[in-house]
Amino acid sequence: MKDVLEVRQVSKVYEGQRGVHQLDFTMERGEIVGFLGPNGAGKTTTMRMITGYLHPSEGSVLVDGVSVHDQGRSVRSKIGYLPETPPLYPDMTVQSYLKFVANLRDVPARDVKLRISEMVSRLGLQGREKQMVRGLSKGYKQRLGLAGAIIHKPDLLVLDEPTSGLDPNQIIEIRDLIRELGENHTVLLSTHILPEVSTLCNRMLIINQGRLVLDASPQELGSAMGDRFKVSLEVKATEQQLLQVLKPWEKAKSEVIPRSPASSLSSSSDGNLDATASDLAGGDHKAGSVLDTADTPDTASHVPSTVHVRLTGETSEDFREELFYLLSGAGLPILEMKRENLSLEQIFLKLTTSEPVGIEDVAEPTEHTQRPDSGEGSK
Ligand SMILES: Nc1ncnc2c1ncn2[C@@H]1O[C@H](COP(=O)(O)OP(=O)(O)OP(=O)(O)O)[C@@H](O)[C@H]1O
Repeated sequence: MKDVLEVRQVSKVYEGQRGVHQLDFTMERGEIVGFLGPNGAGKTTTMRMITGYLHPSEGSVLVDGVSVHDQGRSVRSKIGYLPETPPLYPDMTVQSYLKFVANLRDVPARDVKLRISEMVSRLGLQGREKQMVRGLSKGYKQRLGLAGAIIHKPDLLVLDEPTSGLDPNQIIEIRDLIRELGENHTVLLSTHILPEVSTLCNRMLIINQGRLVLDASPQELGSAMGDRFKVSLEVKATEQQLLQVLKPWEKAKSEVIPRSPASSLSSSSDGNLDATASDLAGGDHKAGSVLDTADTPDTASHVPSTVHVRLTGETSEDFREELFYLLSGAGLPILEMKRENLSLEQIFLKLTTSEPVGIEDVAEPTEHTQRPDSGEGSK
């Protein structure tokens, strides 16, 4: 599929200060890409270069194969941009503002009326057409800003922190709108709200100190970070029963999670069981020291107890379904299964809390971008 956006080795240096450094990525039609980074990372600088408001110091930006900076106006008609603070005129009405933007964006005169009514209904602005912009709530101003950004039917929509400063209800409404817009547009959106990326985007870019440090889909995050797939689970079984099933399974290594000291004190009174289970478990399994007998006060009666284990996969591949069938086939009910991989928050912190990079590094080759396929180099 043809790329809607190509950002090719783009750098921006502001008077001796780094804006961004050798960014290189593409976006395919229909993608909603989240653009993340701490304050000052370079998100706005990048978005302003993509939308043609700022010239790169090096590199090029192409939209539908055409250079944003060489072909200026004609390419800008393919782009919709909602800056962090939408450029609204307080003394205009909703309708006059949309008419103004439609003219500015070269919407053919015969289409303007229809296009405005489309925008009003699509963005939920019905009944407010005659209202002054200054009287709109922040959420409605954002809707109007979005209407202005898409009134000329752009291929690419660039949204700079579209939910910033909104209350939780407005955030939900604007996210729903963005999701809908994503059905017909390619969307790049910057945000500081990490769960927003998980719920809205099918890909995320993380930028730190002007450099791209991650380019991955939510599903690829684990492998991009070299994170093996991990789950913890509670199974209704004895340690011995469980490890007999898990030991021959090659997908993951298992480790029995020791019970808390308080509960292990009570179960350690029957210490023989522990030794037996660990012996049976065999060398490959780092079995914990204590058999969980929380559900079996009378251990001598051999009523199945519960065991907590942590499984670490050989790769980042999700093995939960296979594990479910493995244990259910062995008649061992899973009482709880919890994924233990790095959260997006943890990944974000890991990638963005490195040592500062000095201005002298600006001229050096780009740092490696974490990619799930190669583990290095941006897309
Ligand atoms: N006009 C400018 N002149 C000089 N330096 C600038 C200018 N605009 C941005 N910068 C610098 O470029 C770097 C990137 O800034 P940018 O605003 O792109 O970051 P950001 O990721 O959008 O930050 P935030 O999340 O705070 O909006 C920062 O160090 C910033 O100080």
